[in-house]
Amino acid sequence: MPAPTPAPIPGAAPVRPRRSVLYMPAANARALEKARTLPADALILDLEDAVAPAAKAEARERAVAAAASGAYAPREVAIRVNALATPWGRADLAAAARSGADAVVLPKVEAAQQLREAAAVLEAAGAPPGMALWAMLETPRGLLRAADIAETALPRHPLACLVMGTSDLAKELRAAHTRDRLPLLTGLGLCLLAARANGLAALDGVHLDIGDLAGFEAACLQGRELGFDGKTLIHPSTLAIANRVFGPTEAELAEAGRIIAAHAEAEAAGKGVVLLDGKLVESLHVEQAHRQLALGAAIAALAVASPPAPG
Ligand SMILES: CC(C)(COP(=O)(O)OP(=O)(O)OC[C@H]1O[C@@H](n2cnc3c(N)ncnc32)[C@H](O)[C@@H]1OP(=O)(O)O)[C@@H](O)C(=O)NCCC(=O)NCCSC(=O)C[C@H](O)C(=O)O
Ligand SMILES: [Mg+2]
Repeated sequence: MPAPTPAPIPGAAPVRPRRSVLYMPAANARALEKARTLPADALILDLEDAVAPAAKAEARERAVAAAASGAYAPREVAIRVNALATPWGRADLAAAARSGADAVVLPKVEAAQQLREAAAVLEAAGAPPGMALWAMLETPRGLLRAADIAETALPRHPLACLVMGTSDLAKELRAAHTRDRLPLLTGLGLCLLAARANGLAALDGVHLDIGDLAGFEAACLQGRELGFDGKTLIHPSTLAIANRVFGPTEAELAEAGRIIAAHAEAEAAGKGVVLLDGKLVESLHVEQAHRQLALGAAIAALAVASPPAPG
């Protein structure tokens, strides 16, 4: 049976695909150009750690011009600013405010007050209401305060996403980068709990070894199984794997359709639950199935609206 068209889930926010979120140093003109046609769901133009101090001002100008160009639509565009406590943070935020970017990524967030300050700078600089904030959790203190940070109410510049900074976290923990990411699991779990408790998206950290695509795929699978919406990336060669792993498969979409249909049939017969292929289906599974279908539809819409890759 074909999967039914997803009905809007009452009260649910629209699903925004964020399977693949590609960082690029905003000082790198070639990367900014190339990103116009890369099949990432979202792009982060970085002003922070990928940009040397001497190149910060130029990178800021490039990031603003790139975001303002509209060349990346329909993909989501975010600018990662330097922290407010640095010499560049305030000017980065003021510039991002007028860039037309969808979101501003704040690195190394350790307290709700930092989000409120950033939102105030954005507002004072004339950012349009709705420009979102994404908070990076990448220090022990930030992760221990994840719940507080995630529930910060910011009416004009809402917090939309928590982003793991696993490189900084490993450094701060003095942990090793192991294939199973065991040393990072507590932090990843705290991030996810805080995000989900507050209806936020959650993005997994980057995989540094771009030559190890098998290890990258294993990390993506683990991230998806944990519950992350997608992965932050540093190289175009990883986009296809992230898109595949974090997107629903055809089989999963078909299964979602069957779950919805089986439960609807059971409800029509006055029952609240049903067995499908020997497995219990309740209303919570129907909700999950609707979300899968909505994600599948949003991914398909993004693909249709995206410019074709060259060659
Ligand atoms: C890692 C890189 C420096 C490698 O760059 P390069 O040597 O140029 O790679 P390639 O020659 O293999 O590139 C092939 C083509 O792809 C383009 N390219 C490469 N990377 C990107 C990118 N990120 N976005 C867009 N396009 C990209 C090259 O220009 C080549 O194009 P072409 O000329 O057509 O052949 C580089 O990949 C890179 O700089 N990556 C991003 C690094 C970054 O942004 N780091 C900061 C974010 S991660 C972080 O901070 C972690 C977090 O905070 C934490 O704590 O965990
Ligand atoms: Mg970092």
